[in-house]
Order: sequence, then structure tokens, then C-alpha cells
Amino acid sequence: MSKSIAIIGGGNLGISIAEGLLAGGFTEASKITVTRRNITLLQPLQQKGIRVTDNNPVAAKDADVVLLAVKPFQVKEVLREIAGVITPDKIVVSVVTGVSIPELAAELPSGVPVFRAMPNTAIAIRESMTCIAFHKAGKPQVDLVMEIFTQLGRVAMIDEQLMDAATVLGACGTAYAMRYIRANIQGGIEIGFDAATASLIAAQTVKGAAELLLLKGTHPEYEIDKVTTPKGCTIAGLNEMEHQGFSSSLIKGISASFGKIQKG
Ligand SMILES: NC(=O)C1=CN([C@@H]2O[C@H](COP(=O)(O)OP(=O)(O)OC[C@H]3O[C@@H](n4cnc5c(N)ncnc54)[C@H](O)[C@@H]3O)[C@@H](O)[C@H]2O)C=CC1
Ligand SMILES: O=C(O)[C@@H]1CCC=N1
Repeated sequence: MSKSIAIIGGGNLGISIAEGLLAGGFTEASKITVTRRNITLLQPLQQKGIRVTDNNPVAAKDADVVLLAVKPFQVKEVLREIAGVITPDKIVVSVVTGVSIPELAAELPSGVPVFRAMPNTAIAIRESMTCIAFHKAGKPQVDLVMEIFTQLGRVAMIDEQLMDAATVLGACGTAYAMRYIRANIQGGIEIGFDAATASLIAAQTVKGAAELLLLKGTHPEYEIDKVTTPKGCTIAGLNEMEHQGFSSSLIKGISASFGKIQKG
């Protein structure tokens, strides 16, 4: 029998996860419930057969897996609201940034398996990178959480101490990649393309470059060597980008995001 899942917090990420679960066939639409205080904004999900409600305890009581997708400052209040219906046969998965497993578990009855997962918004099209951490859980619970997220993209099991780093590289990373692609589009328009053609070329080129690494397991510099003709235009452009601080600005940006999470 397929498992039921309650997504507490139907915002950007919660909606994306519900869409991804539905597209991946993890469970039928009627076994997915999404909560939000203003449920009129969840109508598109409701039209697909997903249950929507503003009642978190009712949603959590009916679910095998309770997935927390509210903002960090909202999560403790939500946990206090649902703690009474969370029994040890359920699994709690939090995608909330910066709230640790011990902090989450402290609000719940003892013995409830608690996982943290850090996906990104490409989960809506089942192309997420999701990092997962847990402290105490049995094999069936770990297998179920892995099953959910492997249907939604790629998964890495990590120590919880790397969760902030995973948030930056994997979740914020979607925004960094979009900005890189946008800059390519702006450059492409300047050298002659219309916006739509520049967008297609930029996005598919980045997708192809990423697939080369994922499928072949090669190092980026090995693939770059194949593109850089001696005295050619690629190396001229790459070197100018580096003179302007390209790699350095990315590394500094990643460090700034990481510093922001760690400061809280
Ligand atoms: N957006 C992203 O790319 C990622 C976000 N995250 C984390 O996921 C969490 C959610 O992020 P977003 O979806 O971007 O935020 P969001 O603000 O779009 O979504 C949060 C949703 O929770 C709802 N909500 C607030 N209080 C509630 C309550 N008491 N009961 C039910 N629903 C309630 C809000 O109305 C809102 O729709 C955050 O903790 C964030 O750090 C993690 C990875 C990626
Ligand atoms: O910007 C944020 O705080 C969240 C965490 C990862 C993506 N969005």
C-alpha cells in the first residue's frame, strides 16, 4: 500500500515537492496533503487531486510521513501544534534551513525518527540534488526517505554537521546557476541573439556541461581542455573572466551564504 505524506507549509518548496511527488508516482494524489494558512493559494494543487487544508494536526495525524517545509522561525510553533499526533511509527522529515535534528526532536515525543533533507526547487521536475541526514532511524525508515527523494532527483547521505554546507551548495546553488545563465543570456543578446534564442542556447549548454560531468565522472578542467583551442577564443574569454574575478567571486559568494546561515 502506498504511503501517505503531509507537507506542512505549502510555499515555494512545499508546492515543488508535492508536484514532484505526484509526477514521480510516489503515491496517489489523494494521499498527499499540503497545508498552508491561506489555502486559496493551493488551489492549483487541489485541482490535481492533492488534499489541501489549514489544519496541521489533522494533516499530520493521517500521514505516514510528515514533511516540514515552513520558514525556520515558524517550525517550533508548528511542531508544538502537531506533537500530540506524532507517534513513533511516523517519520518526520524537515527541509527547514538551520534547525538541527536535536532541536526538532526536542519538540516531539521520544522515539520518533527525525530526518533533515536539503533539496532544491528543481524537485518540482524531479531533478533535485537532495542531501539527507539523520541520527537514529531504522532501515525501513531510511529506505522510505531514500525512496521518496531518489524519485525526485539525486541523493547524498551526509553527516548532519554538513547540512549548512549542503544548503549553500545544493539549495542556494540553484539561484547561483540561474544568475550564471542569466549573465550568459545578457552576453548572448549583446553579440546578436534575440532573448529567446539566447535563453535556449545558454540553458541547454549549461545542462549539457553538467551532464558531461555527471555521466562521465570527469573533472571540469579535463572537459575545459577539450574546448580551449590554443590561441583560440575560449581561452581568451575564460582568462578575461578570471582576470575579472570569476572563480573568486563565486567562492566568496558561497562563503558569504555559509557565513549567513552559521550566524543564524
Ligand atoms: N526555497 C528553496 O529553494 C529552499 C528552501 N528551503 C527551506 O524550506 C523552507 C520553506 O522555504 P520556502 O518554501 O522557500 O518558504 P515559503 O515562505 O515559500 O513557504 C513556507 C510556507 O509555509 C506556510 N506556513 C507558515 N506558517 C504555517 C503554519 N503554521 N502552518 C502551515 N503553513 C504555514 C507559509 O504560508 C508559506 O506558504 C524554509 O525553511 C527554507 O529555508 C530549503 C531548501 C531550498
Ligand atoms: O535562502 C534561503 O535561506 C533558503 C535556504 C536555501 C534556499 N533558500
